[in-house]
Amino acid sequence: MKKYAASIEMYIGPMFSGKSTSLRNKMAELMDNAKFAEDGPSYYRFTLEKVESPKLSTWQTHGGVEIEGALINSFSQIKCYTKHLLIDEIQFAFYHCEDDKETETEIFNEIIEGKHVYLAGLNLDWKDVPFQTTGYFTCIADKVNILQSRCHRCGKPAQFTEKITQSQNRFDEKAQYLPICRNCRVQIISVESMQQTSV
Ligand SMILES: Nc1ncnc2c1ncn2[C@@H]1O[C@H](COP(=O)(O)OP(=O)(O)O)[C@@H](O)[C@H]1O
Ligand SMILES: Cc1cn([C@H]2C[C@H](O)[C@@H](COP(=O)(O)O)O2)c(=O)[nH]c1=O
Repeated sequence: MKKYAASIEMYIGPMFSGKSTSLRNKMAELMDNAKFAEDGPSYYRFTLEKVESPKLSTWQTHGGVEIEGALINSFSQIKCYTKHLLIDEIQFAFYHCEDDKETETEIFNEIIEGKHVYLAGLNLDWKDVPFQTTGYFTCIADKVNILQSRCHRCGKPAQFTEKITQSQNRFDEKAQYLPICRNCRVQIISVESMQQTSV
């Protein structure tokens, strides 16, 4: 029989929109309200880097706030004994097991059974192609928080992410990125296409 979470809340948006900060704030709130250890939160973060087992780490949000948790490659690496499970970088969830998404989804369903789950994921890649994984979890969530950042060119609300470094890879944790709004994106694309036609 299929298993279900008690609830799923999702935070989606471009880079710098506050997804990790929202999870960090949720974690602090849950810790404050926890009477027993099992009431508290467990925090995991998907990474492209290969990790054989959950790797305890501390990292920073783009605003410089520290978060502690474990880096993972697969849902099978999650050992969650608490009622609340928080997972960041959900867009990378199937990266290491592309060939067997079905099994990975079954493992996810096992892990989340009866838990309150909070997921954060990137909406689009730097070419504006949606991350299917983020889309899937958004569809099964009870609540979806759509976040925006500030465009690095004009300061208006931004829902896209621009890649600053030259690599062409879709998946790249090392490249540099900045948030960008629709207007500025359109301007850049039309300048690029004018340059291409004049060559
Ligand atoms: N252009 C920007 N727009 C919005 N926030 C920015 C920008 N540049 C830096 N920040 C900082 O990034 C923080 C959000 O970081 P973070 O939670 O890590 O975002 P995400 O997980 O969505 O990439 C903001 O609170 C702010 O301090
Ligand atoms: C746009 C884009 C981003 N990435 C990577 C870069 C970061 O490691 C994460 C996003 O982190 P954040 O918490 O949203 O700041 O994704 C990528 O691999 N490909 C892309 O196109």
